[in-house]
Amino acid sequence: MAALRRLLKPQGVTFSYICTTHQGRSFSSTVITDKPIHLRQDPKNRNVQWVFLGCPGVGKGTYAGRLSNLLGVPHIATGDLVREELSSCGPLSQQLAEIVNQGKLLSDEIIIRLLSKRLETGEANGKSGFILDGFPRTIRQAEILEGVTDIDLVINLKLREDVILEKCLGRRICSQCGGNFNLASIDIKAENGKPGIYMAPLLPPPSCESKLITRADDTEEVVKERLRIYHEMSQPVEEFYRSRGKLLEFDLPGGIPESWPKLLQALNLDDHDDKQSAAA
Ligand SMILES: Nc1ncnc2c1ncn2[C@@H]1O[C@H](COP(=O)(O)OP(=O)(O)O)[C@@H](O)[C@H]1O
Repeated sequence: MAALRRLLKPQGVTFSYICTTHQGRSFSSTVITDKPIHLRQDPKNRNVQWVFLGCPGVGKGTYAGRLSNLLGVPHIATGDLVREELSSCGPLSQQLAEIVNQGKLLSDEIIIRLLSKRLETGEANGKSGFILDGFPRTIRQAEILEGVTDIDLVINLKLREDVILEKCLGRRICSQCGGNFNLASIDIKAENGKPGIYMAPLLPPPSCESKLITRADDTEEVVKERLRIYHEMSQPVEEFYRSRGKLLEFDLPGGIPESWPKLLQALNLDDHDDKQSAAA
C-alpha cells in the first residue's frame, strides 16, 4: 500500500495530509463540469477526494454523509470537529465558543490543526480518501489544501436563501445519539417563473424526541451573520475551483427524495441499496 505524506508550512501553519491507495471499492467518478477534471494521480489508485461547498444549512452534511456511506470514504465535517473540540472543554474551548456562537469563522491555523489531527487519526485506522464538508471556507484554506493534495471534484450545493434560513432555524440535534433532524416544513409555490420547492420535515424517531437540542449558532441573528460571512469569505472559494474546472454546481430541487437521485445522476453514480429499499 502506497502512502503519501507531505508537510507544508505556510507562514507557520503545519498541515499534514495522508493519502493511501484505494481499498478495493470501484465506482465511476466521471463528472461533467465546465472543464475536464485534472488529476495529478490516477483516481483508480486511491479513494475519492471531494469537497462540498454551500451556504450554512444548505444540506452539505446530509449529502456528504450519504455519499460517504455509498463510496466508503470518511465524511469529514470541520464543523463537527469544532463542536467536538468545544464539548471537550479543553483550554481552547471557551475562546472558540465565543467565535462560533457569533457566527464568525475560526482562524485558518486552528481549523487546519483540527483537520490535520483528524486526517492523521483516519490514516492510523487505515482510511483513505475523504469527502470534506465545511472546508475550505477561505481562499487561503483552499490554497493550503491545493498545496498538499489533489481535489478531484467540488460539489457546490445551492438553494434559495429564504429556504436556507428556515432550514437553519428548524435544525435540531439529538443530544444523545447525535442524529440531525429538521422540523421545518417548506412548501413554496412556484411564482413569477421561479419553481416552487417542497421539503418535508426530517422528524426524529420517538426515542430522540425528548432529547432534541438547537445549536447555539442557529438563531436568526447568527444564521444571518453566517450567511453574510459565507458570501464574503467563502463564495470566492467557488470561483477558485470554478476556474480550475473542478466545480459541479448543483441546485437542490427539493428535499432528500427528489434531490438524492438527481445528485447521484449528476455524479454518474448508482445507489444500489437505495433502489432496493425503494422497491421493497
Ligand atoms: N473551515 C472553517 N474555517 C473556519 N471556521 C470554521 C470552518 N469550519 C467550521 N468552522 C467554524 O465552525 C462553525 C460551524 O461550522 P459548520 O457546522 O460547518 O456550520 P454551517 O452550518 O455554517 O455549515 C462555523 O460557523 C465556524 O465558526
